[in-house]
Amino acid sequence: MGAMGAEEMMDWEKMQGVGDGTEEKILVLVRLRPLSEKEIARNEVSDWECINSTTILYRNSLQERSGLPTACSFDRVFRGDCKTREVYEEGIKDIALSVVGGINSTIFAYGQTSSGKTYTMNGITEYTVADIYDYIQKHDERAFVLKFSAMEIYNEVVRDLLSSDNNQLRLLDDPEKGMIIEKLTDEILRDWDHLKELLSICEAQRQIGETSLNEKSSRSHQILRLTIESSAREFIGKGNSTTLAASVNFVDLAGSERASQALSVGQRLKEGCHINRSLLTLGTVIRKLSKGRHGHINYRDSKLTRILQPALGGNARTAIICTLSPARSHAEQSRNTLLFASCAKEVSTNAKVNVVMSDKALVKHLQKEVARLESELKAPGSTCDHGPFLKKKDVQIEKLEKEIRELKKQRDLAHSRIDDLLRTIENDKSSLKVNGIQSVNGKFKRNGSSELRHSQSYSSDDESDPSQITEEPMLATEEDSDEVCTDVRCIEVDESAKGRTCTSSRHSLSESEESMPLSSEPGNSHIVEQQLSPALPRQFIGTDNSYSYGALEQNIQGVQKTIDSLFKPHSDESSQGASTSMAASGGLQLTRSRSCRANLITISPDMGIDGHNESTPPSLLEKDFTGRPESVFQRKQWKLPPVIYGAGSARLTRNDSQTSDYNCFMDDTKNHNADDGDEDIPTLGSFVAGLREMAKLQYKNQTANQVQHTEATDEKNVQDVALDPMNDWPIKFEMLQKSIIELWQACNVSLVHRTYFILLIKDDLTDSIYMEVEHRRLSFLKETFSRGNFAVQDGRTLTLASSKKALRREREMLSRRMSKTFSEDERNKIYEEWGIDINSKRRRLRLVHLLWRDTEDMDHIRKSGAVVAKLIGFSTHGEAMKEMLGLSFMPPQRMMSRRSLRWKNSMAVMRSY
Ligand SMILES: Nc1ncnc2c1ncn2[C@@H]1O[C@H](COP(=O)(O)OP(=O)(O)OP(=O)(O)O)[C@@H](O)[C@H]1O
Repeated sequence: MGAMGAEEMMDWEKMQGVGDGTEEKILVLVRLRPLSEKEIARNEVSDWECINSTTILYRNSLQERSGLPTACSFDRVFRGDCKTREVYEEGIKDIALSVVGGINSTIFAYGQTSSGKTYTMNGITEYTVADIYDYIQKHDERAFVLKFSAMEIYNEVVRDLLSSDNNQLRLLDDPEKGMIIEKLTDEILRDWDHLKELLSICEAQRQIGETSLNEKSSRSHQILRLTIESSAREFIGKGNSTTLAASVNFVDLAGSERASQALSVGQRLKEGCHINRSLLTLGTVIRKLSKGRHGHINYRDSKLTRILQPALGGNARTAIICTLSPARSHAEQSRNTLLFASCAKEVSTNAKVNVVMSDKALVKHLQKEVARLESELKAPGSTCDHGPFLKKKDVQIEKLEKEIRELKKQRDLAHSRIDDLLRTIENDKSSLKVNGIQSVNGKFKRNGSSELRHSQSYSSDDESDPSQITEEPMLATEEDSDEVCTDVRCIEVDESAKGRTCTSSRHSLSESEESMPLSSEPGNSHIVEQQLSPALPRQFIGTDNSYSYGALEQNIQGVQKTIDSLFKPHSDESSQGASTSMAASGGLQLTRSRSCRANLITISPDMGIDGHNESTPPSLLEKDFTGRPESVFQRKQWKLPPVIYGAGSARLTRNDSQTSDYNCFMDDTKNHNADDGDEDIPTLGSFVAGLREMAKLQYKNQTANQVQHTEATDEKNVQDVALDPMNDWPIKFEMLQKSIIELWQACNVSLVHRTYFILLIKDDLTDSIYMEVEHRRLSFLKETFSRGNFAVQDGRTLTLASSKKALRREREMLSRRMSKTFSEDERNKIYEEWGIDINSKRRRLRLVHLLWRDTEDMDHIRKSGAVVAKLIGFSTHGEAMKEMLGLSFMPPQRMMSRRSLRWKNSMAVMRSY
């Protein structure tokens, strides 16, 4: 079907001016019936009055007082004494007869049982059919074909009223015709008498039952459908005729009353439920449509609405006759009917003239259409369909834009790192000299032994200045007892502390600890840290020791070039080229280069060597990194190696082969743990296990990288030999050592862990692997914290705040061990050595807060380590310890070791306590 051609437009349509696709409201009529004999017998009174042709009034004084509306207006209202003919002529006829002009139409009767629906629809159907035949008679220039079908929906089952079998009809969705009713009889009408005959069959077939209100109540929804097809006789047989085809539906709905009101029981009650389901859906559809066609309209919720969908807001002209009983006893149902009518009159439909073309006419029409399209294609600026091409381009553009965003982020990060590095170099040239390191042509060289500073300095940004502890109000007068350590949560007023009342020293300590910035103050170690940051290219942190600023700058320029090239119009190929060239240049960590990622990943014990280039700790900037193979990244949760400890840290069991190894170095740790309940003391076993695991992975990765590297170029190999790590290791070790100490402090790493590390890992070349992985791990952790992110470690979430809290708890735990670990003389000696008045309050707490504070003073670090080692009952027994613990990691090419005297001497200091 399609739009009707001008030549086919019929007189009727020209006169009515409808069917042009414009919206038209549903016509809503209200018809009152007279009081029935039964109602009169019951002395029922009529409360309804049609005060004019469009307004119906409810005249019950009681109802008026209830505030309910009493007057309603519709397209037309009919009094009880009006004839059906009048209803038909003054409203329905126009719509019903649209069918002869190729426009679908539907006439509904809606109302409660016994209100006169069937009475009205019988008359309407008869008058319409009569007029149609009359029309046909008057228009013999056209050939008409009339078809009739009838169905009922009973208990949500569709039945064919013209078929003797009782089969249920299926509703099917046809891609061309829309919804069709399968196997519905479509009888071609011979004449008017034939139709009358069929109507009587329908009446006989329809489900009729008796209710308390209607002896012959229609229990089903009945739809009679008359389809009219017409063609101009002059074109018939010439192959180019067009046909108008449309249907008119006469719908006699079942009663809209509630089942209870019809005093229904048993079968009637079941019918009522189904009837109401269809009517409920009809009401919902009408209500939704009355508010505009927004959102989903639930036509499919009932057979009735599905079949009548075109009549409800679709391609049809629609009229609804709402029938009312005037009796006071039916007032509520009558009001419900009027409510439905009020909604219905807001619903619009969109009727069109339906034209069916013959095959020949269709071919002719299509040929015309092809010619039109061809001329459009040939014409300059043609509007041919570039859809697929444009879509592909859109995808490409989106991909490139995403890449540009990513590269911009990386560029900015690289710029900021360069700026930091330059600033640091500028600010700290003098410091470098003090520490025996100077920068020569962009490379850092060690210049003799560094001088160790003994002075304890506390930056205002550092952890709490322990000196402040003496100024805190004190509660206890004795040396910090366990109680005192517990009571630090609330310290009473000290008279000397003016203006201070009860406060929490825990809070004070916490505050001061938390004031420590993550970004290090400019200093020597900062240079090291910047150089060794995992965010820098591999050559800055890798084993080749090439700390070249120029190389970094080159990389930045490479990235910039790539970005610039991306901003130019380019094809997919150029984009790929840009990515490739960037990777080839060595890449920054946050680029698509995998080499840097490989370095980082090896520090994770959770990932096999195979995964070394698949994932990187998900930093803020990288989490949307498109170049990362998503499967592995999504599959594996990034975890830090288990080298920062807490309550959840793993302990080796007696079954573990390592147990006996490390227990021999723990003097009284177990006892301490049992006595004090210090479950937070990290075990040496888990420390060793984590370190070994990381080292293994790191070594495998380094080996893999070296193999690749060796195969790359011979020339490069020569250069690598010149930069033999054995030659550069002492310099690198010192830088790493200082940086690690800084990072421990910045990341609030456990003091026990620091102590284990500093006692076990020395400047032996065989330890370089541990130094490197520890440095990378800490750099990543610091970066993670500085971005406000968290890391996952041993299944626990680690944040800056949680690490501070853990460190504070550890210090408190260590303070509680003072009395048990050291004799009074030993304690006094330590207090003196650490500059703490032996009579001062909370001296134990003050001591532990001094430990590991001064990151620049190696003597302080060693002494701190010694105190902590004693407190946790850890003592070393000679150089063979590492071998016994299985920590000796000796890559074949590094068998020859070089040792630093300073680092080795630390052992002697530690044994002094
Ligand atoms: N306008 C009217 N004038 C005279 N009698 C009427 C009128 N409307 C209905 N009646 C009579 O009222 C009775 C009930 O009418 P009808 O069967 O049409 O109601 P209904 O709404 O179809 O009921 P149901 O839903 O139970 O089928 C019938 O006897 C019918 O002849």
